[in-house]
Amino acid sequence: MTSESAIRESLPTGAVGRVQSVRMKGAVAILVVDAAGLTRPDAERLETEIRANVLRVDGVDDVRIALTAEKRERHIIAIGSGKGGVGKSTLTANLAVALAASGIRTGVVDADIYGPSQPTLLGTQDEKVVASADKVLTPTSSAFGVKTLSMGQLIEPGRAIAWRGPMVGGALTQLMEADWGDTEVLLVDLPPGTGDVQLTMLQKFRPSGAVVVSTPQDLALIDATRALDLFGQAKVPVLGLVENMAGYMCPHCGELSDPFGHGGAEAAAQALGHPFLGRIPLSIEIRLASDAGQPPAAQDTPQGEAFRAIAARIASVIRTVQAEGG
Ligand SMILES: Nc1ncnc2c1ncn2[C@@H]1O[C@H](COP(=O)(O)OP(=O)(O)OP(=O)(O)O)[C@@H](O)[C@H]1O
Repeated sequence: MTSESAIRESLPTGAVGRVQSVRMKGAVAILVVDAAGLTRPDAERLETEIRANVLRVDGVDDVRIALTAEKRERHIIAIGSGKGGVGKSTLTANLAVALAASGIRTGVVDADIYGPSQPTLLGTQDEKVVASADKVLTPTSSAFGVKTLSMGQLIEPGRAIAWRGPMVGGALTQLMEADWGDTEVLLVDLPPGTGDVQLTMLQKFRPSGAVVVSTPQDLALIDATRALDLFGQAKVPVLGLVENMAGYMCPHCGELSDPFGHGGAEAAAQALGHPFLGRIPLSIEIRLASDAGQPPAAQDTPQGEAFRAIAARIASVIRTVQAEGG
C-alpha cells in the first residue's frame, strides 16, 4: 500500500510547509495545499510540480489537489457604475483606505482604462511598478496601507482608445495576477458601463461581490440599474448601492441642500431588492482632498465618517463570509 510518507517525500521543495493533508483513496492521492500568498501563476506551477512528483510514487494512479487559501482568503469586490463621473474611483480609494484602517489587508486594482485615477487618489503616482523576470508585477504601496496597481501604469496616457478586447483582457489579467501577497480584499475600480474589462472581470475572475455607485438623479439611476443587471446576470452578489453627491454641504455654513435630489438611490435599491450601503455628500473638501492624494476616509471629518460607515458595512459582510470559510 502507498504510504503518505512516500508521497510527502516525493514533494518538490516549493511545497515545504504548504501541504496540509495527504491521504490515499484507492490509487488516488488527495492533497490539500495551502496556496496563501502565492500569485495565481505560482500556485498553478506548484500544483503542476506536485502532481508530476506524486504521480511518480509507486501505487499512485491519479492525484487530486485542493489549493485552499487562494480561493478562501482573497475577496474580489468590483466597484461599478452605469456612467462615468459619479465618483466610483473616489469611493473605491476611500473604501480601501477605511478597510485597511479597520485591519483588513486591502488592495486596489484600477481597471478604469479610460480614466485611471487611483495613483492620484492614493498618492502613488511617483511610484514605479516593478515586474519580475516572468512578468509578475509587484503592486505599489500607498501611505494609507493600501497596495495598488493601475491600468494607467500599463497604458501610455491617451492610448486607451486604441486598445481592443484581448489587449484589455491581458492587461487586466496582469493586474489581477500580480503579487498581491497576503492581501485579503481586492477592490476593483471598473470603467463605467459594460465593456471588455467588465466581461473579462466577471468571466475570468468571478468577484465575490459588487458595489454600484450612483448619483441621485433619475438618469444616473437608470444607468446604475444596467450595471446591477450586469452583475445579476453574471451571478455576482450585489453587496449594495451607494449614493454619491447626495446633498451639497456648504463650505461656509455647513447647511445641506439637494442640487441633484436626495434618496433616489435608496429608493431604487429598495425597489430592486438590493441593500443600500449609504450616502456620501457632495462636498468641495472631498474633491480637494482627493485631488491632493489625501483620501477623506483617512481624516477625522464628517466626509471621512461617511466613507468609513459604508466600509464598515462591507467589512461586516466580508468577515461573515470569512467566518463561514467562504
Ligand atoms: N462626493 C463628492 N463631492 C465632491 N466631489 C466629488 C465627490 N465624489 C467625487 N467627486 C469628484 O468628482 C469627480 C469624478 O469623480 P471620480 O473620478 O471618482 O468618478 P468616476 O465615477 O470614477 O469617474 P470616471 O468614470 O471618469 O472614472 C472627481 O473630480 C472627484 O473628486
